[in-house]
Amino acid sequence: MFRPILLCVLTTLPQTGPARVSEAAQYRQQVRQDARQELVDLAQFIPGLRLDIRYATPHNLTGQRIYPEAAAFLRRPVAEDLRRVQQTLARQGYALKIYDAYRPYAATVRLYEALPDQTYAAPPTRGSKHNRGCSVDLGLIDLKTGRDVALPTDFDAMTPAAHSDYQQLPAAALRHRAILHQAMQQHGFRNYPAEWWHFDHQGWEQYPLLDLPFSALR
Ligand SMILES: C[C@@H](N)C(=O)N[C@H](C)C(=O)O
Ligand SMILES: [Zn+2]
Repeated sequence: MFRPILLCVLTTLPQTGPARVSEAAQYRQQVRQDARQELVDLAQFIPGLRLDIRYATPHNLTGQRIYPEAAAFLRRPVAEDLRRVQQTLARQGYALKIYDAYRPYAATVRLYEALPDQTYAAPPTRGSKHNRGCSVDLGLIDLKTGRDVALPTDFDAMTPAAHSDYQQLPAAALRHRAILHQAMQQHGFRNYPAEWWHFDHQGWEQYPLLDLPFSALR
């Protein structure tokens, strides 16, 4: 008998943490006003892209499945630049493999609970550039073999070898890291120095944090 009142109270409680878009209708309104805000489905937008979305599996730092489905979205200008990266890499015999892209804010909260270290996981007080649809985690595939190439570490290996200036690595890992970083930098992305696989797109400040599931973006 008290449930409707309780529901009313819960839905009118103010959000804690940073301001973020958590209503699909608000996101759609923002896209109508500014087409750059659209989160684009990378699997459809970038030919030859491989997805290995680790937070949709237990193979990530939490050991748990965080996402209910494997999907990769980025804001439209970010996706356009990533498509250019894919074209640049194809001329060198490589393709991109995506580990993570847009990440709902709720997932950032879970990751920080599992790894409360600001070097490796954005704190919920600030939110992640992944929550803005402006960061992407990725590696490389060899187009001839269709297999992963040697890179410094696995995704989300939070060790010194993950740092982008780490040098005690096999020559092939150093070479592939340099190829990836050069192509990303050429098209407007900046690497995060503690994680060789993480890149932020220039202009990320122009996009709000979001807390919408992938299913709300289609
Ligand atoms: C948790 C890790 N994959 C990651 O994305 N780290 C950066 C710093 C982030 O949380 O934005
Ligand atoms: Zn990342």
